[in-house]
Amino acid sequence: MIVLKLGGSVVTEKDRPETLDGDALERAADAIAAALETGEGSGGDTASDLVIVHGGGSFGHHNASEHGVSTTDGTHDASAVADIHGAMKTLNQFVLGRLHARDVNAVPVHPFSTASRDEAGQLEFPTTQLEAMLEEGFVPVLHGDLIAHTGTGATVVSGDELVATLADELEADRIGLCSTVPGVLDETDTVIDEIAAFEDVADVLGESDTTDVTGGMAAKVRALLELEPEASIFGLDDLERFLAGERTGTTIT
Ligand SMILES: Nc1ncnc2c1ncn2[C@@H]1O[C@H](COP(=O)(O)OP(=O)(O)OP(=O)(O)O)[C@@H](O)[C@H]1O
Ligand SMILES: C=C(C)CCOP(=O)(O)O
Repeated sequence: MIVLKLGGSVVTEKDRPETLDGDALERAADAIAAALETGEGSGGDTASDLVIVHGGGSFGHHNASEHGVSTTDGTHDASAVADIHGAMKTLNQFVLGRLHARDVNAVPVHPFSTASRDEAGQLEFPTTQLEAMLEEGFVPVLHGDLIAHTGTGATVVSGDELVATLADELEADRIGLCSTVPGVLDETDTVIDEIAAFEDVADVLGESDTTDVTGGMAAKVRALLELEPEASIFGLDDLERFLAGERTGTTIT
């Protein structure tokens, strides 16, 4: 079981509102289709071993930022929900389209309809539907989204947070975050091979260079350090290698 996040910064032009990076998305879809065909990285198993989550990039963050919505600041305005959630569904359609063109058995899963946060902000994500989809040979494709948040209206859930929760719930063997950088970079822009504690890298971790309401690289590392299995952060050039079971980019242990 692999949980893979396609970063919004990879599949979109993150600094240009609602603009896809078509070439990057095609490359990512090629790598995924190739891995599923050969069963590489999953011990020869089939497509039922992969859950994909994609981020927002230029499709969710700009809308959320315009409406003043983040992971903690919510909205009770249904039109704001429709705008932000709608942008994410549009991107989801693009991702699904590229996967279907390569015969990947991908199906949409919209977190707004299934997940929620309690008053303390804790994410609740029932996974029986995902387990059934995997069992039936589908590749669920989720995305960062808005979700109902008790006492706060609706707040943003990042793809990274979904990956962490799903990896835990579904007992993933491998977790990969494919981003626009080849890994977590140190002060000389060299990829850090392994991270075991947040304090070791806190000084070099920043937010995203572009509009991002969910915390950029620092939030990613924090979320992945909580997990039992190792997780990798790597760039698009390494996606095929990651799916083939190789160690790539930065490993969070
Ligand atoms: N030490 C670091 N190493 C690498 N990237 C860093 C570092 N500090 C900050 N960043 C920023 O983090 C960004 C990656 O996080 P970001 O949240 O934008 O990626 P993503 O998950 O691919 O996109 P999205 O959140 O839209 O899904 C990089 O593009 C870079 O600007
Ligand atoms: C901004 C929204 C709605 C989702 C963001 O998801 P992320 O790009 O994974 O942080």
